[in-house]
Amino acid sequence: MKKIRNFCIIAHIDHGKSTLADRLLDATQTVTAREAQAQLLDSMDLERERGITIKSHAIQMEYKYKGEEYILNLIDTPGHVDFSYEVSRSIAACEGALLIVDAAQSIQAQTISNLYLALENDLEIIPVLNKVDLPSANPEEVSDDIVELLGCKLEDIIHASGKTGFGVDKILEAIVERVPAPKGNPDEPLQALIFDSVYNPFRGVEVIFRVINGQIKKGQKIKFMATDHEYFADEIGTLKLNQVAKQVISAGDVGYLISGIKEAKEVKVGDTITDAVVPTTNMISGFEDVKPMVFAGIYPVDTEDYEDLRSSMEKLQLNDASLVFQAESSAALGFGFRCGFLGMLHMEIIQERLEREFNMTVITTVPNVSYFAYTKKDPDTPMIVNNPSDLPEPSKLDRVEEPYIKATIITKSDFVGNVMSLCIEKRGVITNQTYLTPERVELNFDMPLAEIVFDFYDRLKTVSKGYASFDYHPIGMRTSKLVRLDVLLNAQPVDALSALIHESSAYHIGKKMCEKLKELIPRQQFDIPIQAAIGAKVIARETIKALRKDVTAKCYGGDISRKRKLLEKQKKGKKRMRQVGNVEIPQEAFMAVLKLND
Ligand SMILES: Nc1nc2c(ncn2[C@@H]2O[C@H](COP(=O)(O)OP(=O)(O)OP(=O)(O)O)[C@@H](O)[C@H]2O)c(=O)[nH]1
Repeated sequence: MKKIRNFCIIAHIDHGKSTLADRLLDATQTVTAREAQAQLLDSMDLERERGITIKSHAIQMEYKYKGEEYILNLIDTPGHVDFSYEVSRSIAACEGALLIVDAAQSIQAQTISNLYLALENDLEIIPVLNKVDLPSANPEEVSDDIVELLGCKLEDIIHASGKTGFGVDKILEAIVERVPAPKGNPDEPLQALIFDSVYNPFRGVEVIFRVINGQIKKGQKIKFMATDHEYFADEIGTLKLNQVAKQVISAGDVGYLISGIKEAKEVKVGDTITDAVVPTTNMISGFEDVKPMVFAGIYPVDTEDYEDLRSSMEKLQLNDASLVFQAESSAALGFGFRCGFLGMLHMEIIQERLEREFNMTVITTVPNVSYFAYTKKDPDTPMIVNNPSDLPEPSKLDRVEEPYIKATIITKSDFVGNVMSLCIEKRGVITNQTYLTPERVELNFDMPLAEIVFDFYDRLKTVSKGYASFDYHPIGMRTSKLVRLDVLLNAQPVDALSALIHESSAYHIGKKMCEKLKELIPRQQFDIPIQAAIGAKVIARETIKALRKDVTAKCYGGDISRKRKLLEKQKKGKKRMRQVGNVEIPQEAFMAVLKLND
């Protein structure tokens, strides 16, 4: 066990984690030249295309140092806030962390939030100043920032470049020298932490774990403590580039387990594996169920595709346990599903996978968060509202609570004013302001989560000219004065366009919403009034004027084939439209409320 080192890499998004991980694999010859492929750890196509790490992965390297063989288990972590729970579990499986900081960008919001997570878990931190090859790198200043943040010595910081491979040897040496060997006792009852799972359509779910105490043996009867399910360890092994089957994995080491588990949701990241016969009494602490943060309706464009959509979603859920959905029906859109996502990025990924992998064309409705509604009749029991149209009538409603977050924003001092105005406009309350250096400021706000779902990232980027980074953590539910804003098209309410809005901005948003819909809904053969209403009260109105000309009118001389072509083209253009009453609504219109500032 003395020869094992478990470490992870933590960084702000795009500071070069995956690239540096690839260099470590090269340097330890874990990957042969033939297998070498850029960003090896990002194995999903979508990950590679988007250049982000969606799922965490683990890989074992062998490294010879001062004549001794060491096993280095690298646990890669995702960088986006939507997947922060996975970061925290990966961190819990390690003794040390490489803290990567981009030499041009310096410390950013997720550098700090991930660092705090690592420190809470008592990890040894090895600071790495990455991308020193960049012409815009500013190593002296950024090193000072790191010293300030960590309280470390200047010489503790390793200068490196994932691009050129500079500094990689020093990093490997530091891992052996500075990261403590795992503790734990191989003779105690089995206690292993699940920190990841991977879905394989042929072999079922592969569970990735770290043994804290005891041993896991091939064929052993094991139990997952949180779900209370028992399995046999059909195959266990370590993770190199490919899986290497083993007979035993002992305290301190990282491995995979295959036991015929069919669905990703049976395996919970953070759960403890123990022996079914001689179980440990200690569950590894800190297990929590990941809850979806953002909800939206997903509907087939063609109502006939409903069953296909259901089976596609079920298949997606097999390998993505964080996706939740239930059937719902909308007066406007017919049958579809209300889906819960970890965040906006997760929602986009699911939508894209439905289209690419399952060839589905879907309409997604405005995303919203999950509210608690209390009725006058029963003001003590919260009713969970995941769809704005389920909110009780204003006359029956006692109060509504919405989820709040603590937001951390790091920006340059020049933009503090802009960032503050934006956050205040988004109902944020500033709780702290710290100058990290004379130029860089950390701001903390308590804000409603719903305000981040709506166009926050883009606005933040604009007001800070790109010099702001952002991270958040949920801090619970708070009472808010929220009203349901309904939209009527041609006097018919369209439930899929309803949104819960803070009372103070309802008029303003109602007006903008009508204007935006007027822009987005194509003119049709008749006038279409658009109205925004709160309860029975109409607060804004616009009209889409009727189309006067027949589309085929410009076809001179009655050339029938040309006319047919034009009608055909028109039909194709309709693909992403939904007929609601007698009005055709394009997909963009369902997202109108997100784009009010464009
Ligand atoms: N010049 C230079 N560019 C680098 C270096 N390391 C990474 N990059 C580039 O920086 C970008 C981000 O690198 P990644 O390795 O994908 O960053 P990451 O932190 O893994 O990103 P996430 O997985 O999304 O969190 C890519 O375009 C890399 O090519 C470096 O040392 N020097």
